[in-house]
Amino acid sequence: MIRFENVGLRYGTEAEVLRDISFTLLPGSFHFLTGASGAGKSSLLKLMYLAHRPSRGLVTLFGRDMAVVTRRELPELRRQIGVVFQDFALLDHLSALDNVALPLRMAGTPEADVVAHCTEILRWVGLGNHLHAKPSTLSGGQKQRVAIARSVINRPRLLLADEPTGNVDDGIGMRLLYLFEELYKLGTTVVIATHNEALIRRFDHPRLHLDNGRLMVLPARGSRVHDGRASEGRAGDTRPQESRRE
Ligand SMILES: Nc1ncnc2c1ncn2[C@@H]1O[C@H](COP(=O)(O)OP(=O)(O)OP(=O)(O)O)[C@@H](O)[C@H]1O
Repeated sequence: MIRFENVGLRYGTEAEVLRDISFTLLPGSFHFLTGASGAGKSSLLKLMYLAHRPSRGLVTLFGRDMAVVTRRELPELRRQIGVVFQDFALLDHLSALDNVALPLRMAGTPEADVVAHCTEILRWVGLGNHLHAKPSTLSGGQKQRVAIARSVINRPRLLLADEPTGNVDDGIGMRLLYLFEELYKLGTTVVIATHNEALIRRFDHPRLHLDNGRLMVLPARGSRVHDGRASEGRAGDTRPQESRRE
């Protein structure tokens, strides 16, 4: 699904914020992405979304080498990815429902289905009373939930979410994680950047952990029980590693 080989990323002439990143995410896997503030989580997600090109190394997505993908091919690739970035990127002139409906309408879904699905998902994220509200009238946490609803509405092949529970209370945070979990069970590959240790403990998926620009892959706690050899990765461990859905 995604393969990084010795990837580095720098902004301008600054030192690399990501260094020698190598890993493979298999289709249908679920990973949390963790690391201190400024560790590079958003940058890594943007590389996966093809919003940034790496300064060096190889990124392969859906079996395609990103170095040779043209600008014209990007929209089609991105249509297969659901994203929740920290700025939400909602369209201000559209209602919550119409924002969520965008991916379905672009895919030509019949209008009656669009309205039914979008209403259902907005109710699930607790916004049943705000279907027709414009983003400017919503709180930060409500906008975030609209963005999340939009990211999952068309069951993307890959879901990337940056701090999706950052602005919501614990109860809503748990509901949102269940939404991602449902998608994962349907076969979507999921990567969630979060600082929320309670959610990480509750859902027990492997972690991609960033430390000082380098990545290590930590197995789910469950797999550590089954596999006594599965050890904490070391900071700076750059060997390609794979995580597989049980
Ligand atoms: N567009 C940019 N231009 C220059 N530097 C950037 C840019 N985006 C991020 N950085 C720098 O890259 C480093 C990693 O930032 P990034 O946002 O990826 O971290 P993060 O782990 O997502 O942090 P947080 O948890 O606070 O959101 C930081 O030092 C940041 O200042």
